[in-house]
Amino acid sequence: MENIENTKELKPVLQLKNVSVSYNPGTFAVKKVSTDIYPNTITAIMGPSGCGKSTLLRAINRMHDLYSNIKTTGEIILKGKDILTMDSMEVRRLAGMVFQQPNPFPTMSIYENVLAGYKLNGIRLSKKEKDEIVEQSLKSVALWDEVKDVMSKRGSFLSGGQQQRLCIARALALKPEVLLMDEPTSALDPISTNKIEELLLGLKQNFTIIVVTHNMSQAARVSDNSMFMYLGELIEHGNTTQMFTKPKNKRTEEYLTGVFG
Ligand SMILES: Nc1ncnc2c1ncn2[C@@H]1O[C@H](COP(=O)(O)OP(=O)(O)OP(=O)(O)O)[C@@H](O)[C@H]1O
Repeated sequence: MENIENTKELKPVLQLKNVSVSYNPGTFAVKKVSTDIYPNTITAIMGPSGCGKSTLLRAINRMHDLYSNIKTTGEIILKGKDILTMDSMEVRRLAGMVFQQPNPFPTMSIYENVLAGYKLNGIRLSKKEKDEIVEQSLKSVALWDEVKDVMSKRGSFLSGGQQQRLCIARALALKPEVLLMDEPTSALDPISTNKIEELLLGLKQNFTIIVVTHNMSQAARVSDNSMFMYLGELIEHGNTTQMFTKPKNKRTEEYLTGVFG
């Protein structure tokens, strides 16, 4: 893993140590994944359907806790603390999640959607603090100018691409250490996709981003590092340009050249 892009400091923001996830006893969707993620980088997780990408991403913010049959083992160290032993609300604040389908809360206004994480965490804010967080979060996803005059409208009033930017703003409002994105553009048209990709490149100045994608050209366009998974295992993790031009593992090469997918 010596070629992982590490843009600012040497200390990883997130460390996965022997992380395994099983949905049923004796079978593992993610098998002993160990790796480091560095701050202010974008990491793409790639691999064929069913290889465990989403399962791994969901383990990082403890979404599997919601189901008693799912077992996660190993260590997931975020900013020095094991998230598997942290308060789950705290984990979800530190590791924000954006899904494939934009999912603003349908009964909330645009303004309330941005602040939803604070409400769920029971964090009280003054009107001034709320206004500042909403403005800053919406500006960081380039949505402020489009919605500032319709803030009390419901999130569902927006286009699909705008809704996805609202969902990113909602995650960023909590100032997470890591932003986890599960195929965030696969439900969007090319223009909205392009907007989100541009956004990610700007957001990495302040955040660390991990994005699951089936779209190899998207991985090549936006990511610093790429992880290639196969049958639950992390096969290769390295600098994206290097992986795309000189993959170290034969399976990675076969996937990238379309032998399977
Ligand atoms: N809720 C679940 N219950 C049981 N098995 C599951 C569940 N979710 C996923 N799996 C299984 O775990 C494995 C990994 O699935 P996962 O969705 O993480 O893969 P993926 O690489 O993200 O796939 P895709 O690219 O198709 O989204 C697959 O064998 C899948 O069938």
